[in-house]
Amino acid sequence: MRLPASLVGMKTPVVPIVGCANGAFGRVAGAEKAVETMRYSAHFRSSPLKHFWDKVVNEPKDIKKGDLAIASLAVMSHRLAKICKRTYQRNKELVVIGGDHSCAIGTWKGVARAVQHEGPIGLVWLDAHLDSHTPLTSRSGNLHGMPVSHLIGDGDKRLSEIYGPTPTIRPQNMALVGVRSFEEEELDFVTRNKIYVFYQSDIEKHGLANVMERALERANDGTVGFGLSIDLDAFREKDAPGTGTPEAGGIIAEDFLHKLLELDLSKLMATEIVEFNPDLDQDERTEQLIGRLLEHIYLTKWGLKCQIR
Ligand SMILES: NC(=[NH2+])NCCC[C@H](N)C(=O)O
Repeated sequence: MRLPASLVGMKTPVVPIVGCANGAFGRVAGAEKAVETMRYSAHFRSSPLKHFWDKVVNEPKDIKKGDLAIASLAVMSHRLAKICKRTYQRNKELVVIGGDHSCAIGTWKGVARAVQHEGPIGLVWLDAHLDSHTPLTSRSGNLHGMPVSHLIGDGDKRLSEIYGPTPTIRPQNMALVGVRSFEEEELDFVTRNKIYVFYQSDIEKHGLANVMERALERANDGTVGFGLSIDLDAFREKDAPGTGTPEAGGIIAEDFLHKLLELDLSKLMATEIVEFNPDLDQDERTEQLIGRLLEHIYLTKWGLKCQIR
């Protein structure tokens, strides 16, 4: 879809949103409702950030756990990647609202493919978890715990090799931020592959601004640009209660919003926000946080901070 006629010629940029309504690859169902909730969110509709909903991808029906789930995720990821590539190429901006975090496989493949002739892309990954299992190491079998490994070209080929060159992201351009829960096999995986991890303890020691700057340095090193993949469970549970796998501690949302304003986001290509489960939200806190995150990110990127409420 092209920009609706009413938006063409407007002075401030408009960000296109792609929805990915998936939840069956996570621990609890419900993240598939995030797209619908955000689409009709009164808060987000009146946001100073101008946006339009471009396309929505749905997960295949009747997904079964285990091997069949890989085949279903491969189908969904391929569709999402294709749409993300096209939306990015047309608009030079992209926001993806998930979905459980398994949608990252498709999102970032699409963005990487859109610029594959210019060079690689980097990725800053905000998350309480390492999400670095492969189907062989995962104890839960939940694919939302495995996107990082597939993005760097490991795991099941049906997922890592969809729609374009592998790896989607080079390990040296990937930085995980806010991690505080993982299993031993995942730690092995990130160590072996030299993926940079900033734990929650690093944030507490060095400060969020310092950690985010270092994460951006890695994502920008020798790349065309970078992406931001935000799992809402990176934040404290009281700031983002509407997520399926909360962990104690976490990033203070206000602190993050504030620090965003100071970052150089000029090379940001796309933002993905995942793991919002509206059934678990309290007082629409998570819903509102999503809107505020996007406002802070894009109005900073475009130098329009004055419009932030
Ligand atoms: N995207 C997420 N919320 N991931 C949580 C993963 C939790 C756990 N490590 C698992 O593999 O099951």
